[in-house]
Amino acid sequence: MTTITEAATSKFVRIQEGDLDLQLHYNDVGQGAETVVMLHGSGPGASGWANFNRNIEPFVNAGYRVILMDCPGWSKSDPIVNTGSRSDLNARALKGLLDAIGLDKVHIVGNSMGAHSTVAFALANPARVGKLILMGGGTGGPSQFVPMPTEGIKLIGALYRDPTIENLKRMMNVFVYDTSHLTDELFQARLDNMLARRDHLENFVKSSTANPKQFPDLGHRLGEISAQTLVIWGRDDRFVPMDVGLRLIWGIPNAQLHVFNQCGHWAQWEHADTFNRLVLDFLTH
Ligand SMILES: O=C(O)/C=C/C(=O)/C=C/C=C(\O)C(=O)O
Repeated sequence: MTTITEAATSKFVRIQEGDLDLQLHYNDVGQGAETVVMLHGSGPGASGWANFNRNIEPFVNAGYRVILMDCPGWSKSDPIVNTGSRSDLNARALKGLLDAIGLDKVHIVGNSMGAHSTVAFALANPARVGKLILMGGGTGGPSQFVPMPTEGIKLIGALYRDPTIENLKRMMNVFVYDTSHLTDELFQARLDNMLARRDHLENFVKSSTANPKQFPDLGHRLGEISAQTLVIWGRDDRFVPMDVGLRLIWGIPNAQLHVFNQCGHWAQWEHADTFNRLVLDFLTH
């Protein structure tokens, strides 16, 4: 079997969706009849490939086509300053991508910002979603238990403003439960990703200054989502607290919640094998 690489699956597309006219980067992997879109989180240096590198191959081997969209303002996608809802912006970008590459209906796995954007996409395009997997996100809005912004979100802000290896380590040490898995190689790769696009870092700071609520509270609209939804959370998530997951299963009628213990904000990476089995089983049944 040939090894799947980022370079071999890397693609660009120009999208025009309303007033949104930009070039997006995505990875297109596998050839299944059903497609799973994976949407990354909002950390500096994040990308579809960086967030989901432990998940792509198992999904492709299970027979799915996997699309990893780099959101506007991340990785190799075009830069943008966003002053409105970033969840809606990403949802519009995804619609533009799906239209451009001729995909009608997809399952979506969203991580943090990617989960907020998945909910926004499902609300705007209900006929285009199969099943939804929301991980460490799904709506902005308050936690009942944890002061907000959380310590993790504050550390992301500090890293965007001052992108040093020290600030990256501070953020990543809060990001995962078991920091012994964070290697020098991983830190370096993430730092390289961040510094390769200083325009993205500066634009994120400009956007957050203009509108600190980039991810609005969609709680009042969750009841409109009819798609079967699997919500996944880390008990030890210090970025988006676990009770946000409880709000999601309270609001979305066909939702269930799986909580990993000993898990921070990166369930798909920290518990990759179980995560992959859980999601593949959910997609099949
Ligand atoms: O502010 C929020 O609600 C969302 C925060 C995130 O999306 C953070 C995500 C971080 C990553 O996934 C990353 O890889 O850095």
